[in-house]
Amino acid sequence: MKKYVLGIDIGTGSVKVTGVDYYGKIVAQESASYPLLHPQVGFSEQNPDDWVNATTKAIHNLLTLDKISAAEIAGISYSGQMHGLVLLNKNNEVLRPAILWDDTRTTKQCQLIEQQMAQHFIQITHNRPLEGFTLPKILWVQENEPEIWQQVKIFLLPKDYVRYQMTGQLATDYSDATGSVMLDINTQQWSSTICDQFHIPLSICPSLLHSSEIAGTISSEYAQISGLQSGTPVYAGAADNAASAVGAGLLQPQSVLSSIGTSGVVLKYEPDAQTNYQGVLQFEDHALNDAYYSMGVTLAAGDSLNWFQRTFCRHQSFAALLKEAEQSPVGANGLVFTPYLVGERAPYADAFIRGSFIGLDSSHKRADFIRSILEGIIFSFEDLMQIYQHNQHNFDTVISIGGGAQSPLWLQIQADIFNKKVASLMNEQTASLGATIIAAVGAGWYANFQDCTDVFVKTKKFYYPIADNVTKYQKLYPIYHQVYQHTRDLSFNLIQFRQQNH
Ligand SMILES: Nc1ncnc2c1ncn2[C@@H]1O[C@H](COP(=O)(O)OP(=O)(O)O)[C@@H](O)[C@H]1O
Ligand SMILES: O=C(CO)[C@@H](O)[C@H](O)COP(=O)(O)O
Repeated sequence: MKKYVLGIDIGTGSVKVTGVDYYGKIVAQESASYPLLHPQVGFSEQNPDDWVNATTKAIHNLLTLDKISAAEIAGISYSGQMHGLVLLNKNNEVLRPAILWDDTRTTKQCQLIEQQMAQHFIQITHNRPLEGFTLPKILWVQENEPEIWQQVKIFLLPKDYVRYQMTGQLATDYSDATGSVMLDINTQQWSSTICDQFHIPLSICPSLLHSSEIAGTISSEYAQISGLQSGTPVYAGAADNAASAVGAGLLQPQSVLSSIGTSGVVLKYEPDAQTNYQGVLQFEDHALNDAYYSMGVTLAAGDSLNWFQRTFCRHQSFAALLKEAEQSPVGANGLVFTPYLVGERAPYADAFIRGSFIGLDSSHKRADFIRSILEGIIFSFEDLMQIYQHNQHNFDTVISIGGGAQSPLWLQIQADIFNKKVASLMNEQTASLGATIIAAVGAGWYANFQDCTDVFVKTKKFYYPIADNVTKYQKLYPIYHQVYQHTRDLSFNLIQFRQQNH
C-alpha cells in the first residue's frame, strides 16, 4: 500500500497542501498565498490561475523540501472556498477573474430572483438568494458583461478549476453545487426551472460527482510541472465547510460546529433532506452521500480581529492580542462590538449593515476593544445557535475549529456564551484534514467516512461553562442582540453617504 494521501484546501487567502499517512498523522504541510482583488467597494475577486500556480508551488515544496515521494501518493482530494464563480470559454480558458463568496455587488440580482421566484426558489434550493451565492453572480455577468456572457461554455467553482488544471477533467461535486443555489436539492439535479427562468443554458452546469468519487488522474502535463506522478488518482473533494465538517468528525446530529476563520460558521449535520430553514440558514449537501448540513455565516469573524490588528497594532501577533484581551473582564467593561464590517449574511441577510462599538467610555483600554471583538463574534454565533434552539434541535457539544480555536480564552468565551461544552481538536484546520479524509476514503484506505474520522480526528480538550460568566453573558447578550435593529438604518444612510461622497 502507498504511504500518503494529499488534501488541497483552496482558501480565500492561501492554499494549504497537507500530506498525511494511514493514521492521519500530518507528515508534511505547505502553503502559498495569492492576492485578493477589490477593484470597487463591495467587489472581491481572484485570478483562478493564481490558485493553480500557488497550488503547484506548494506541491513542489512538499515533494522537494519535505521529501514526500510522489510514487507513494495514493490519492489527492480538495476542499475549496465556496460559491466563487469561475467562467470558461469553449477552449476552457478563464473569461474573467473569479467573483468570490464575500463579493456583495449582486443585491439587485438577488432582489430579481426573489421577485420572480419567491417561495418556489426556497422550495427548490432550501436557500434564499444571497449576494455571496453563485447564481446572482451569473446574473450580474449576464447584465453587466454581455460580451463575456456570450462566450461562456461552462462555470466551475474554485476547487474545480484547480482540479481541472491538474487532471484535464471538468466537474464539480454535490456539496459545492448546492452552494451555487442552482441545484434542486430534492432531485439532486441542476434545476432546469431556475436555469430556464434566468435564461441560463443547462449545458454550462458541470457534471456532478460525489466527494470521494474519482474525478480523474494527474495528467502528464501537470506531472511535468508539479513533480507528481501522472496517473495518480484524484477525487472530487468538497466545499470547504463540508470538508471541515468531515475533518471535525461531524457525521451525526448531536454536535454543532463553530468555526472562527476569516469568516465564521455555525454548522449542524442534517440527516433529512426535507429540513428547510426558509433560507435564514443555508442548507447544503454534505460530503457524505445522502446527508446534508445547515449553517449560518458571519462574514467577518476572524476578519474582524484582522481588521483591528492591521489598523491599530500591525506589529503584534494574534497570540499577543489574545494575551492582552485577558486583562479585560467578562463583558469587556461594558463595551459591545457587532462584527458587521462587510455587511452580514446570517441571521440578517444585509449587505448594508456595518459594525459598531457601543458603550464606548473614556476608561476603556485597548484590551477592552480586543475582548469586545472576541465576544461580539461569539454573540453573532449565539444569534445562530438560537435559531437551532427555536427549532428544538438539542445538542450537547460545540466543536470549535479554525484559527480562532487556537486560543484558550476564545474557547472559554464560547463555552460561557453558548452555555455548552466546547471541544477543541488536535488539528483545528479541519478543511484540509477533511480533504485528506475524502482522499483516504476515495483511495479505499477506509470503507467509509466514519471509519476514517475515528482514526484521523482527535479531540484535544473540553472547555466547560463557568456559571458566573454564563450569568454575566446572559445579561449582555440581549443588549448585543438589539444593536442590529438600532443601527440598521444608520448604517444604510452612512453607506449612501460614502457612495455619494467618495
Ligand atoms: N493564535 C491565535 N489565536 C486566536 N486566533 C487566531 C490566532 N491566529 C489566528 N487567529 C484567528 O484565526 C483567523 C484565521 O483562521 P483560519 O482558519 O486560518 O482562516 P482562513 O482559513 O479563513 O484563512 C485569523 O483571522 C485570526 O482572527
Ligand atoms: O461563503 C462561505 C460559506 O457559505 C465561506 O465560508 C467560504 O466558503 C470561505 O470561507 P473561508 O474559509 O475562506 O473563511
